[in-house]
Amino acid sequence: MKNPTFCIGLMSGTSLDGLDICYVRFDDNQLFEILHAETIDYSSDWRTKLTEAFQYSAMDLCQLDVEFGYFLGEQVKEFIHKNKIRKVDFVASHGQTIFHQPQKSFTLQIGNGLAIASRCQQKVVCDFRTQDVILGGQGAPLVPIGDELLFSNYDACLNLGGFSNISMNRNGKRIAFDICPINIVLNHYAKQLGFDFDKNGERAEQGHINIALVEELNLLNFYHQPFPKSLGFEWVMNEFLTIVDKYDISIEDKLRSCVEHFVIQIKNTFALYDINNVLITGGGVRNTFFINRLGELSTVEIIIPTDNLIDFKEALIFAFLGYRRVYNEINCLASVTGASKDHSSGIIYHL
Ligand SMILES: Nc1ncnc2c1ncn2[C@@H]1O[C@H](COP(=O)(O)OP(=O)(O)OP(=O)(O)O)[C@@H](O)[C@H]1O
Ligand SMILES: CC(=O)N[C@H]1[C@@H]2OC[C@@H](O2)[C@@H](O)[C@@H]1O[C@H](C)C(=O)O
Repeated sequence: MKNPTFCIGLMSGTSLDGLDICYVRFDDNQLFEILHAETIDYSSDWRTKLTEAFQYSAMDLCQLDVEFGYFLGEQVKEFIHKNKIRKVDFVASHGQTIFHQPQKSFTLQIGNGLAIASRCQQKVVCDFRTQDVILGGQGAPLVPIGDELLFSNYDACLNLGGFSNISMNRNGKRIAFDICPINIVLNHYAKQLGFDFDKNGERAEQGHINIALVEELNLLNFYHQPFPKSLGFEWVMNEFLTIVDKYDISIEDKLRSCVEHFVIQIKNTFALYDINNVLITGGGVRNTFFINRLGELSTVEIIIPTDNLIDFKEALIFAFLGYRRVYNEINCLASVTGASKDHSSGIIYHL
């Protein structure tokens, strides 16, 4: 067994609501404890920059990569100070995904590793996805190795973040894939009503289901493809929202129809894989209308963990990916991403 390892995991998800930071101790490959955790809300300035970065010039994007790295490093430094943390073996940072086109062998998470290291004076592990897409994989999802090793007592783990993704062990092998978008779409329409997100699903609840829209969404090609498969922002913009916006219905009806469509996709996935119980995490767990609707349409036992795990499971698992990278152990599973082999991914920076 390795000595206890103390690390800080950073996750900045697609919903862009904030930066999740967690300080965690790993005693070995199964045992962990989250010691401190916090979400740092993005200022509207950061949110705008990160949202618009995909249309920046190459030069502006290079600058933002470093600027965001400095920001992340500062947040780590403050977090260490505030929590009086004495021992940090390394920081593992996911960064912010700006482009993700595995079919063209590239993916980009900004938040420069050296810039982080320079501000917090710690060893940094980042860029976990590039090696996987170069090895022919989808570069996502990467969390399933954590599900396999840290949460093996559930039939499946479902994350309700910007996108929903599921992972499960099938015949001794971990498989995982994105099911459908969730909050990236719900937030988009909530914004048209003047909110950052549809709190507890209240606005969706006021809407009516447009059956034609739900059926058209259910026909999207992605849902009929086999795994491995993953979704990106570009797909949502070019394919998903284009369909929804063809319908001349209220925003509430769009929200309600999207919720129905997402719940149907998740329910179908549970049925297809004979899942009896599922651990659900991610901000979407707080959308009570969504969770209740899922409970109505599916018979699967839904397990909702403690607040720390709902909100910080991904940051915890990126810390775990860093942990395995530092010890040169496999942290990307070919059975999940479709890469040509299992591998240990992530670039390590020291200053
Ligand atoms: N009370 C609530 N009611 C409805 N939705 C909520 C509530 N609280 C959080 N959310 C949703 O959860 C989102 C944040 O979820 P999370 O932090 O899991 O996303 P993420 O990490 O950006 O996603 P990803 O896993 O795709 O990277 C918010 O943007 C919002 O849409
Ligand atoms: C390219 C990218 O950033 N993908 C994210 C995104 O957000 C959710 C889903 O799409 C998942 O595939 C992935 O993140 C999680 C944390 C993962 O890699 O497991």
